[in-house]
Amino acid sequence: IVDGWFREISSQWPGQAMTLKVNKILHVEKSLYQDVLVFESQTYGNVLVLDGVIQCTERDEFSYQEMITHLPMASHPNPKQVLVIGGGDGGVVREVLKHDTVESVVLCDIDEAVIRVSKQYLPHMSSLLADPRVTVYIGDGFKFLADNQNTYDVIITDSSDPVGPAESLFQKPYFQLLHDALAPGGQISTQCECLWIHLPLINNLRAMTKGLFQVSEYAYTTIPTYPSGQIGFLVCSKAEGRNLREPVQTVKGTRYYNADVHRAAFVLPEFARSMLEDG
Ligand SMILES: NCCCN[C@H]1CC[C@H](N)CC1
Repeated sequence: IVDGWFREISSQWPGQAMTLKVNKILHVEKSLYQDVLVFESQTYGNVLVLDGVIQCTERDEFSYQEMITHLPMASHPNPKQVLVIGGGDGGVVREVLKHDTVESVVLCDIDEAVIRVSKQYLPHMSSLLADPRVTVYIGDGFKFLADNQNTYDVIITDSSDPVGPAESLFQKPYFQLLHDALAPGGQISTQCECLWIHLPLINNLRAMTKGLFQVSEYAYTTIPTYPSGQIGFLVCSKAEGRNLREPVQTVKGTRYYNADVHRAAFVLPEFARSMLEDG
């Protein structure tokens, strides 16, 4: 933090950096897995930073949490059992519980510090972790998936970037585990980075998941505090002929997501469409 500004400098997005004006530093900690920072910003509420990378801000987190959740959930006919890998801030769990088909949500995050810090500084995101339908499990998603095959209707991987603790969540073995942990007709979404920065990575993940799932598509949202203001999701289904772009569930109480935004999220700018859809 330099002259009151936090700068998100990273080798993942060379030559650019989001900066946020800092009112007050609220928490600094080195967890078992990563550096944890929380600060109160001047215009984006409280901000959670892991290893120097912005994870969420109170002002714009709803864009990402709603879209990563409702794209796979609203296009599934009857999602009852849901698993969230990562997502320790609780935002995705909050969104999952907006579906009254849901019987149980399990959250599996490797770092208890994220959950503890979110409960203290991000109450609007973490409060529903205490809901009776939610089970919180601290551990490695790999092991959890291997121990729970053929179980989940929807699995959401709400991860940080493929540098550090989340690196293995962007590789084929992980997607095989996701596939095998899904019940018939099950669907996944994963944090799948930014068209302006990570197009080769997105292309590789799309090609790899096309071989694993019946349907695999990239969709995206706009979000001011993520690099380049845009982030996407890989949405995949085990169901033959499932149309991921068509919501079959109505979701209430959202601020970014609606049925038209759902459909539009899969429409890509030409530089991305030609690479991802024409191969
Ligand atoms: N619920 C927390 C979202 C974490 N998602 C990512 C964090 C790091 C970013 N560069 C991209 C999204």
